[in-house]
Amino acid sequence: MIQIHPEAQRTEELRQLLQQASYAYYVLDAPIMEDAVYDQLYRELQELETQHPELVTPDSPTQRVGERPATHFTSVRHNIPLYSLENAFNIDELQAWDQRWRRQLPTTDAVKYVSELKIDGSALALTYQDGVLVRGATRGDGVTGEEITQNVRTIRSIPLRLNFDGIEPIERIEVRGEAFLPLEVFKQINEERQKAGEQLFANPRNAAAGTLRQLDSRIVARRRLDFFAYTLHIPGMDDASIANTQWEALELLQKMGFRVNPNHQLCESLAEVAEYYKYWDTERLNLPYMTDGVVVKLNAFKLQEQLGFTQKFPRWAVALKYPAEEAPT
Ligand SMILES: NC(=O)c1cnc(N)c2cc(Br)sc12
Repeated sequence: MIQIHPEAQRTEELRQLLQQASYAYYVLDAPIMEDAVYDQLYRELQELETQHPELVTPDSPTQRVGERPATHFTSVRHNIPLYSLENAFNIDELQAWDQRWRRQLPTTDAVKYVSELKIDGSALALTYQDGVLVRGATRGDGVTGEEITQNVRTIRSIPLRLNFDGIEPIERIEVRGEAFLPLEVFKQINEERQKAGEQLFANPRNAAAGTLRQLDSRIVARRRLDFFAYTLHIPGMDDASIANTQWEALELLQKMGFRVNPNHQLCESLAEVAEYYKYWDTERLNLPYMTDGVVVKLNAFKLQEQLGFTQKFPRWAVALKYPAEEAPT
């Protein structure tokens, strides 16, 4: 007779409830329960886990914030290097990019582009094993970054466990995205630093990068970083194994529980990309986070694979930048 711990059922039920509530609040921005109810259920789970430590699981909502500060960060190699993007500073340079890849790969097929807002934050590489977050790392030089898993776990919009409902479970997944500080949080942090006589962060990007490199994850947890996922890879398999296009990949990321920037757009032509770029040049100033451009990608993974990379950049994407602007004070 297998002894089922009587509280095991209740802790699992609480974990599910709290994870659903956290996902709804931080990823969908659509709360499903009152904060007071969340806090009460969280306390009940904490008490059960304190009484029965053997019932604690790594994906429990109580395990997001570590108790002990790290002494240092270890260097880790990215299984799949994080690429950086070639810049284009206006529509002419966007067209030049388009001509370049078409010279490389002449095609008469209709080509679709995905336009995504370029988030002005700090890139993160997340690794999930059997659906559980096992590593979070900074971009570093693209090949080697710093292991900051404990800090990444405090970002509430990053799932500790992926949702495979309706999806063929995938054993190992690498997800890339941008950690960022919402403008309101950036201003609050600088006000606190001003009061404490500490040096202010120059802009939200530096504030996000500086926060991610805090040794004490309790400080990171208080700073309310957020995260938009934008790429997923399956180590050892080509990306087309689980999605055929960037558009499908973004949908898959959302299904698995990630926050994906809602303003991505499928463009049937470069003219549509130019329209998107023009629209968001002004509209982005109403967003609660900093952006510094538009990332334009060829939608079809088959095209991406055929084009590959130069020494430094993917040939199938470009960062269409906006003129630099001062960070908000
Ligand atoms: N949506 C995207 O692909 C995206 C958004 N924001 C960024 N800062 C970056 C950087 C790279 Br490299 S891709 C990308």
